[in-house]
Parts: sequence; structure tokens; C-alpha cells
Amino acid sequence: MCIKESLRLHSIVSFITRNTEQNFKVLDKTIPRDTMTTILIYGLHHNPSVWEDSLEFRPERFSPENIDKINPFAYIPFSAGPRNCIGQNFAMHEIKVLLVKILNRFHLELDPNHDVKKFAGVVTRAENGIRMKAKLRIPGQCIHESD
Ligand code: HEM
Repeated sequence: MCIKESLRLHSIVSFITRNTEQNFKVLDKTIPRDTMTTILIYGLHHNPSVWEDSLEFRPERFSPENIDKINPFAYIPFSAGPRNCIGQNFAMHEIKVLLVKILNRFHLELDPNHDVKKFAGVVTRAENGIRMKAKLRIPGQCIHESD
């Protein structure tokens, strides 16, 4: 739930482009065939008419009770359709494994004196880094390079 909500709030791929193969109607406008369009994933994920309290981190949006209420095209961190991300499942597993390995061993805290600035380019990242303090959960535990 937390990973999914993070991928909504901090959409890693902020936009994708697609070429229309036929005339395409959006509300009262028609996008002609063969037009390069931009799908703003970051904008969709922050749109208050799609997501209630869109700027708030609320992992329960993705709880088993709520997940079915989400329109699959309202949440597209890995894009959607035939050219969606081929590495989606791998990426989700990788994030989970890394988080477990890190959080099992460390207690992390953001540096309160560092203001993280988000930069939403093609790939969203922190403009000035993310400074954190990592404390060993079990004091005195040694860190092996092979871990
Ligand atoms: C959190 C991590 C990731 C995110 C948010 C992500 C997101 C995306 C998105 C949005 C697209 C569509 C791009 C477009 O249509 O222009 C895409 C495509 C793709 N991704 Fe990922 N991706 C992630 C990780 C990975 C990983 C780990 C791999 C490979 C192991 C991967 C391989 C690919 C490939 C090959 C495509 C192109 C698929 C195609 O065009 O048919 N991605 N990804």
C-alpha cells in the first residue's frame, strides 16, 4: 500500500508520449489521427477530481477494501495498455526486497534541516538529494560488505 501510494504521489515516470492512430475524442475536442500526444502521469496522479486529497500520502487508498474502487486508468505509474512497463513486476519485487533489507536493519529519519526539492523531469528525482540519518536498529550490529 505504501509503495503504491508513493508511486502515485512521486510518480517516477512523470509523462509518456503516444501517437494517435485514429481521430480521438476527448470531452468536446477531437485530436486528429497521427498526432503526438503527451500523457501527464504526474498530473493524473495529482488531479483532485480523480484523487480525493490528491496531495496527501494516504496508503489506505490501496487497501484491499478500497483498491477495486480505483479506475485502472487513474493509476498508471507503469503506463497501461500494450506498451506498458515490461519490468513492472520485477520493479515491485525489487523495491520490496530492498525496503525489507534496509528497514530490517536501520531506523531512517529525514534530516530536518534539509528541504527536499522535487524535480519532475522525464524521471522524477530530488533536485538536491534526500539527506537521511540511518541508525542501526540493533546497536553494535556490524555491517558486512557482502550484505
Ligand atoms: C519503479 C520502477 C519503474 C517504473 C516507474 C517504470 C515505468 C515505466 C513506464 C511508465 C513505461 C512506459 C514508457 C512509455 O510508454 O513511454 C515503462 C516502459 C518500460 N519499462 Fe519500466 N519502469 C520501472 C522499472 C523497470 C524495470 C526494472 C525494467 C526492466 C527490468 C523496465 C523495463 C521497461 C521496458 C523494457 C519498457 C518499454 C516497454 C515497451 O515499450 O513495450 N522498467 N516503464
